[in-house]
Order: sequence, then structure tokens, then C-alpha cells
Amino acid sequence: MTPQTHMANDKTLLRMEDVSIVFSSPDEADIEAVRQVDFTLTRGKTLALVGESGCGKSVTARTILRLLDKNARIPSGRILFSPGDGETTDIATLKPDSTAMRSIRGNKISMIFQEPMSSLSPVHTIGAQIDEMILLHENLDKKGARARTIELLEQVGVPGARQRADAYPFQLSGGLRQRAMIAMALACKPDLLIADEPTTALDVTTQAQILDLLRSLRDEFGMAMLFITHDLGVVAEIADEVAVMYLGDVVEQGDVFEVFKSPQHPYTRALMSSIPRMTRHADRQRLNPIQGSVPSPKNRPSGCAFTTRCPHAFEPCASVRPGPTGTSENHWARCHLLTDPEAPRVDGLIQPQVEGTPNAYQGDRT
Ligand SMILES: Nc1ncnc2c1ncn2[C@@H]1O[C@H](COP(=O)(O)OP(=O)(O)OP(=O)(O)O)[C@@H](O)[C@H]1O
Repeated sequence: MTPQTHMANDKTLLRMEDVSIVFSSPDEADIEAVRQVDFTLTRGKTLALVGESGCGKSVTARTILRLLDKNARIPSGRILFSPGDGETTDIATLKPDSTAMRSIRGNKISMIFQEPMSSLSPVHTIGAQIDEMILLHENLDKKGARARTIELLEQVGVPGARQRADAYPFQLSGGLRQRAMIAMALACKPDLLIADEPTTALDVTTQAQILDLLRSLRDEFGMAMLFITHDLGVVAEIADEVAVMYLGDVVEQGDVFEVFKSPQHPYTRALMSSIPRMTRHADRQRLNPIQGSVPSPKNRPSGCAFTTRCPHAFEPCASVRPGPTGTSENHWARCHLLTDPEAPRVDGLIQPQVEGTPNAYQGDRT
């Protein structure tokens, strides 16, 4: 699989095709925060965007809702949204405050955040807020809307939903507030739920419960889900597919089992070796944090974005941007190690054939 081989099928809900996002500023050069991102969101499936802070995950997600700051533009690419009414809309061409975009936002696509108070009003009860959302989207009277609100609160696991509907957000625990926000996001029966680090601020038990809940709601509602996280453990829990982002580039993407079993990009491998494992022997517990920090997009190397921190960087890496290379049907990465016969040999990578090493996957090579 490479970005170019994504095929639309009847379960395809949204296709990001080569989308770049640029921020301008009056006294500095433009910043290309996201470069040629390309992925497909499928009904009933979850794609996780993972990477360190500042790599472009939130900007990518907010672009889908056209919720970017005013100095942002999309100089290239298409965001093709096919909600099943026979129409496909290129969201990249819509004005952020147009009627068409407003009818997609909060209607066909909902978003939940790390901090529920960014969606919930502190001065209204959660029931009143969910009622209002339902009244906007369904042909119900106030009594019918309240019945539906209670049903939704029950569905997201709020105990004593009838009484809790009359609570203000500050009267609920962090986990319950998160559930109330999820209920509100689901009130419009969205085709796509975008979740931006929704469990980061929660304790591990509540985090596990919310991940479980999101997974079962996705199945029940048949939604597609785009899940943003910096935590590979969460990716393993929730995602079917993962896209690893570094400095605005997707550097590796594929089926979550394949990427975890056989990561091919040095950045993905570095991320994986920097997470703690229960099985690590006590005296070998040392983790391997990634050296250095993510450079600013203003100082992005002209070649591979990861060059400055890559332990295997060689001659073309600083100057030539690697193309996507398929390493199996459902997995690709952007790395010269996978295509250059002169590249240093690295254990576990699917590199071009030299004597005694496996060949790179030939199906899709670009
Ligand atoms: N309005 C803006 N003007 C200029 N640059 C911006 C603007 N908004 C975002 N950026 C830049 O875009 C890049 C990507 O930011 P983004 O918030 O998407 O990162 P992220 O991966 O979601 O990080 P985090 O996990 O911290 O939220 C960053 O370098 C950020 O500084």
C-alpha cells in the first residue's frame, strides 16, 4: 500500500488526498505545518494519528472541520467527504463559515477533546446542552428531546442518567464529564467522530473505560473514527490503522498489527522503544528516549524530516525527501533505507535485496 493506492469503496467515508496546510505570518516566511497527508477513513474503523507534540496531528484533524486559525490555508490536496447521500464534497474547497461547512460540522462530523469544558458550557446543565443539540438535529419536542438525552447518557454509561442530566459540568467527575461530552458529540448521529487526545487527562482506569466505550459506540453507530494521540499504548487499544506523523509528514502508515509487529521507519521504531514494557527485565529497564527534539517546521530539512535525529541517516537523507514505499499490502513508510541498495543494513527492515537479506516488498514500490 502507498498513499496513491488508496481505493474508494462503499465503506469509504473520507479521503484526504495529498493535503498540505500552510500558516502565513505578516513578518515571517510561510510555515508548512502539514505536507501531503494522504489517508482514508472507513465506516466502522478507527485510524489513529500518532506522533510527538507539534507534529501536525491536531492541525490535520481540525482541517477536516475547517476549524483552523485565520492565517491557515490549504494550498494543495482534496478532502473528499462521502456521507452516503450519493454526493461527494471536497471540504478543502468550502469556506470555513459557509452554510455547507456548517451543516457538515456538528452534524455529520463531531469532535471531542482532551478537555470537556472546551465543548460544555459551565453555566448550563448537561441535560439542557444535549437537549439543545438534539432539538437542532431531530424533529422532536422538548419532552422527546429529554427522553433521547437520557437514553444517550445511559448509552455512554452515566449512572443515574435521569438525575445527572440536571447536573452542571462542575458537579461531575472528569470521567463523567468526558462521557457527557461524548453523548453531546453523538447527539447528531455523526458519520465521523474525531477524538483529539480524549483520554490524556484521565487516570488509567477511566481511560480504559472511555476507550472501551468509544470502541463499542463506533461499532453501534457504524461511524468512522479519527483518533489523535501521542500514546502508542492507546493506539494498540483503539485503532485498526495507524499513521505516524513527524514534523508535518506521515512517515509510516498501515494496519496497526503490521506496523507494531514490523515498524519500518526509524522514527516509529524510536517511538516504540521509548515506551515502557511490563516484560522488560528489572535490571534492563532503561528506556531509550529519542535524542533531541522535533525541530520547528521553519527549519525542516529539505530531505527526510527525521534526518537530524535519525541514527541511520546516510547520504541522500538530508537533501532528498523519500517517497512512500510499500512494505506489504497494508503498510508503507517514507525512508531511503527501504529503497537505496547502498543504505546501511538495519535489523528488521525490509530493505532492497543484497545477499542474505530479504527483499523489499515489490507489489507497490514507488
Ligand atoms: N495559527 C498558527 N500559526 C502558525 N503555526 C501554527 C498555527 N497553528 C499551529 N501551528 C503549527 O503547526 C504545527 C503543528 O501543530 P499541531 O497542534 O497540529 O501539533 P500536534 O501534533 O497536534 O501537537 P500536540 O500534541 O501538542 O497538540 C506546530 O508547529 C504549530 O506551531
